[in-house]
Amino acid sequence: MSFRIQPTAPARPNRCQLFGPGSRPAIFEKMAASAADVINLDLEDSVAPSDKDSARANIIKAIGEIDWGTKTLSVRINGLDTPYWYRDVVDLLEQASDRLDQIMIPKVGCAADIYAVDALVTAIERAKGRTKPIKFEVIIESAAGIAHVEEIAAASPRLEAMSLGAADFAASMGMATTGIGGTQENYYMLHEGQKHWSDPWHWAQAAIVAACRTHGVLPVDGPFGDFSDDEGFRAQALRSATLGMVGKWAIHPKQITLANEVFTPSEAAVAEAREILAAMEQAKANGEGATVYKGRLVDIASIKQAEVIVRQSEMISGS
Ligand SMILES: CC(C)(COP(=O)(O)OP(=O)(O)OC[C@H]1O[C@@H](n2cnc3c(N)ncnc32)[C@H](O)[C@@H]1OP(=O)(O)O)[C@@H](O)C(=O)NCCC(=O)NCCSC(=O)C[C@H](O)C(=O)O
Ligand SMILES: [Mg+2]
Repeated sequence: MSFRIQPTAPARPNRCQLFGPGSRPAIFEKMAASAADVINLDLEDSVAPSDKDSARANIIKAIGEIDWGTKTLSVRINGLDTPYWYRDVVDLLEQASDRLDQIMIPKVGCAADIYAVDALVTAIERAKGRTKPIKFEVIIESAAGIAHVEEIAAASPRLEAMSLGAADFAASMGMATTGIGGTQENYYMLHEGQKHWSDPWHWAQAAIVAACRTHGVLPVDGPFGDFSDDEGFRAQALRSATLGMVGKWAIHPKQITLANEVFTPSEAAVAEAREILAAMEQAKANGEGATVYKGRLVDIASIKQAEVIVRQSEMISGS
């Protein structure tokens, strides 16, 4: 470990973030009753320009009136390149109840984007005497965002989570696809005449995980567009979990169970992790730093790997 200790990310469940347009208040109660850990009420791309004002009013009303239980409640504001974002922040901070936990900032391209929102939020919190500080989450979904991902992860103590937004990311990068996440038909290697599909999202996900883990932020996988493809969603989510991400968005309620399943450590995984910890306790008692578990090496690093799984499981079951 470096002299600089890696900070821990917020200890709250973030297995599934359920999105719903702010212009569709009829689904807000259903979102609140869902099994998602995080609710994202949207003011950005799922809301038409003509509906921005009414969507904002719908969301402010719903934050105060609906019972959101213990969920993390987040509102996605409009991007800083639009005329809407400042009004989103001002109205939310001046009018929404303290039940609002988080603001999601889309399309961030540099740390200064977060600085700008932080300055505005801080001023309104002080002016209005809001005692519960609003947290931030951001979406990396542009070439600039991924190029500056580490400075973005370090930009504000308000920042709790960072997602990959595959749709805007693909567009900004000029990727030749209209798919939102998952396998892309033309992204393959050829070996002895056989196609082997690779993962075009992998490098961006890995960069996000590294930036987040360096700065104590939760790394999250964004949307999977084809909500009729459960197996495709599951495969994408399993890859994300394997890379270190803690959860995934749901853009339709049927994706919630899938995300919760993948990002909740299985009983078998937790049992194995506990066995590794017990094997290493025994090794320590024998004065050894390494031992053999089920025919494979485990050592002091294995303790940290096993602890990740046990901690995640305990945090979810205690929530
Ligand atoms: C995708 C949808 C438009 C589909 O809505 P709908 O046609 O109503 O679906 P169903 O008929 O299959 O609905 C079945 C029941 O579920 C309820 N429902 C639907 N959606 C939601 C929801 N989001 N939360 C809770 N409940 C929901 C319906 O009312 C039906 O209920 P019932 O009649 O009682 O059985 C819609 O799901 C939707 O709007 N999804 C969210 C879209 C969104 O927010 N998109 C933005 C995030 S993705 C993005 O922005 C890209 C990203 O930034 C990037 O760049 O990658
Ligand atoms: Mg987007």
